[in-house]
Amino acid sequence: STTTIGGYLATRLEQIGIKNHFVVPGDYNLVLLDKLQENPNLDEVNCCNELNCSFAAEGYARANGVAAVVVTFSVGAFSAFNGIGSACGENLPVILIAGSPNTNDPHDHNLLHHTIGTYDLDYEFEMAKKITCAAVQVKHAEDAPRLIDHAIRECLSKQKPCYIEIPTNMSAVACAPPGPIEGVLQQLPSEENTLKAAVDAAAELINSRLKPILLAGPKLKCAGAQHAFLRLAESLGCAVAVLPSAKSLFPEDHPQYVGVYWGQVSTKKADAILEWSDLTVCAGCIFTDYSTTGWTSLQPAAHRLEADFDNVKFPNHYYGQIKLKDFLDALADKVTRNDSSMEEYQRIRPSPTLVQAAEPTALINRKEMARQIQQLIDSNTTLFAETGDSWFNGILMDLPHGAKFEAEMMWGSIGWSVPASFGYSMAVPDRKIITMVGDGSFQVTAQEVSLMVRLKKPIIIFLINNYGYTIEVEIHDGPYNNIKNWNYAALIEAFNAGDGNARGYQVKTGGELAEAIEKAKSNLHGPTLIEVQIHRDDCTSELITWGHYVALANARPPK
Ligand SMILES: C/C(NCc1cnc(C)nc1N)=C(/S)[C@H](O)COP(=O)(O)OP(=O)(O)O
Ligand SMILES: [Mg+2]
Repeated sequence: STTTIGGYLATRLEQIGIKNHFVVPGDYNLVLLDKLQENPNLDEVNCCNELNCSFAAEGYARANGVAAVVVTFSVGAFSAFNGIGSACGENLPVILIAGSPNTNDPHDHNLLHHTIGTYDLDYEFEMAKKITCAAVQVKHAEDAPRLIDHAIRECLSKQKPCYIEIPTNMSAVACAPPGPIEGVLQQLPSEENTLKAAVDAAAELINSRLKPILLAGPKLKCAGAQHAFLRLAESLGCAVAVLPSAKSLFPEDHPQYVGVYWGQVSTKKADAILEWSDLTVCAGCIFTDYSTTGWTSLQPAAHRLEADFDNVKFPNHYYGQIKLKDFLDALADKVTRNDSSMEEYQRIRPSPTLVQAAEPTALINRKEMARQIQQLIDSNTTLFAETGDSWFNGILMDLPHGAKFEAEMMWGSIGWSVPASFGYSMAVPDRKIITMVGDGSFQVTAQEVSLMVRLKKPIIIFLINNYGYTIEVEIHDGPYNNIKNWNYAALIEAFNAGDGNARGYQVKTGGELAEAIEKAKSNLHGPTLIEVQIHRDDCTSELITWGHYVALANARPPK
């Protein structure tokens, strides 16, 4: 039997666990969209534009492990490149599928619509190569199975986005049917001699130190190494801190959890205990200017063992071709228990700060808003924190067992959280989702709330209206940080257009906020946007401190 190239791709998407693919149609991808829809186990989800489409797929991949977005040539792909950049920086396997011009056009020397007006139609493919781990153009039917399988295999094994370009006249062309999916899923295992050498050397280093500590990084997730990390933590018995981009990858109710390590803006004195230790075992960590508060909190290499996605390094040692999960699992069986950093932490652990409820009639402020959001988080909640002071409000939240936290701390493209939380909700419909997003970010992707309306997603959106770009104000202020205010709550009615269940509230006091939250809890058939209006400078003290150091890092004179 044979299948079509579009049918082949649809089967592969289904086999790797995709149920929803995110699309914006265009004449270069319509036949392909038909082929995907013909697969009974795939359902397309329309987005308002390709920026939101790529962010929705990125969010879907955070919950589902892999996602696909289908766009049209150039005008679609160029917007989608933003979300693919995010997937690349955030280590998420998102498959970007682009419909492209008819294969005859280059030979016929035709100029085409949706292009930059050149005869060379490979520019998109060339650009995609820069932001994916594999990019293919399916120009001949006999090559289709090999190219599609290659792109998907690389995407899954490297946990990075890939690019598959399918000309409009190829989607319905016959090709060989897909072979067993195992041929696509197969991955290179850890090389066992290297793994053993790495574990022996690392165990010797850790056992030789007086007060080691563990630091969880974001790649624990794409490496599937969270459980192995927990095992290592429990066999070592030491204090465990997480990077801000790894919040919720280690349970915050765990007795060994000591907080988010973010330099001077760490939580629960995690920075003190980490500075006290004489070895930081970093697992899946990514150290950037933002995650080190302008490079002010990077441990010296002599005090760091870095176990990464597929390699381990520490002073005078490097081991490649070993998987993080295997390394942490084997190390858990070799380390000697040493809880000295936990003992010390018990001496310096700060007592929990109980925030008093504000007077219900008092003007709402950030502190009261955060206090009320904290009460909303339960074991089934995923909290999305948009780039902005929402990062800091989010990091400061305490997560009960099972609660999850999503932020885009590498890519940091404002507007991500609205489509991303929508896409995430498509993968895990039973999860409770709370999105904290600033006014500036919301203005970038607001229209995706209409898809939450269409698919009846009861996402609770806290729209923090501080009348501008407050992060930028704290880093470096100027007239450009002031934005035009919207009536955000009224916008929701526009998205309902008479047949939706979304609700929008503007709150000015703590009492009004509490009421709006109660209404949000009972709105199960659509999103609820709660616009919290606070003073322009009413931000976390952490943002002010962090902004100062990041601004210094940005201002370093050229060498
Ligand atoms: C403009 C920008 N960053 C620069 C930027 C510009 N463009 C894109 C796509 N992404 C970016 N991060 C940022 S963080 C704003 O302060 C966000 O404002 P808002 O959403 O209102 O949040 P806060 O007020 O809490 O900062
Ligand atoms: Mg703002």
